[in-house]
Amino acid sequence: MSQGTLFIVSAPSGAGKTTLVRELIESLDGIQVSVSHTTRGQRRGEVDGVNYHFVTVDEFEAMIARGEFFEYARVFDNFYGTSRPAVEALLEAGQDVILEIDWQGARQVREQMTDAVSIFILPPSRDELERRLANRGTDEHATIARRMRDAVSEMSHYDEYDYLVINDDFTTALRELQSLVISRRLSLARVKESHGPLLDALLS
Ligand SMILES: Nc1nc2c(ncn2[C@@H]2O[C@H](COP(=O)(O)OP(=O)(O)O)[C@@H](O)[C@H]2O)c(=O)[nH]1
Ligand SMILES: Nc1ncnc2c1ncn2[C@@H]1O[C@H](COP(=O)(O)OP(=O)(O)O)[C@@H](O)[C@H]1O
Repeated sequence: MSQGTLFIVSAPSGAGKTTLVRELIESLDGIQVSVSHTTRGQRRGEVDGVNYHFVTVDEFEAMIARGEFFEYARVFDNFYGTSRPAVEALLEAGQDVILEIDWQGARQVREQMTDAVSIFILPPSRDELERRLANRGTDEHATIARRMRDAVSEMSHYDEYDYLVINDDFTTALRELQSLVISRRLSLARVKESHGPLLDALLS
């Protein structure tokens, strides 16, 4: 079986990354999102083990010490990290895997996996980003102000990514993400891996 592809998706908080990725994995077979570990508090409606694995700082540091993270970073005063064994198992099972991580994590992943595909999602404007953060209704006013400041620094890294998707109209952005996943699956290397016998038979 061929290895899955690793997709890195980054965006400033509120750009719509989580909503887009959720729809993307519902709309295509063979693709999953990696569930990160975080020391951030659980938001209303979030489920432990589904949205994140919520852990204490002590537990997170123990995982760092045991070398269990593929990448990790401090974002908005909290730690976030991707479990190495979980991601490797999915890729080896032939699943495409999405990492929803920040630019610091993206750098660490690119260093270890040069064929990862990285995508940056941008909002159509700063005003719209702030509206989306406020409308989501999950964060305090002060948290939103902090996230708006940090959004600009996150967005300043867009040119380290392979692809840019502007999430203005949701359906258009979703279609663009689907196209990126599908075009990767149709690349010469992937089709040779997944359809070797068919290619041999055609030429025999
Ligand atoms: N490096 C890294 N960043 C992560 C990980 N999980 C989430 N993040 C990033 O942490 C930031 C904050 O995420 P979150 O608290 O869920 O807020 P939200 O983006 O506003 O929904 C986002 O930029 C995420 O991309 C991870 O496992 N590793
Ligand atoms: N294209 C869009 N147009 C309008 N609202 C959107 C769009 N995409 C996402 N949203 C909304 O914006 C808010 C933030 O989206 P979310 O997925 O939580 O962002 P992120 O994970 O990037 O922080 C949510 O309320 C979501 O429903």
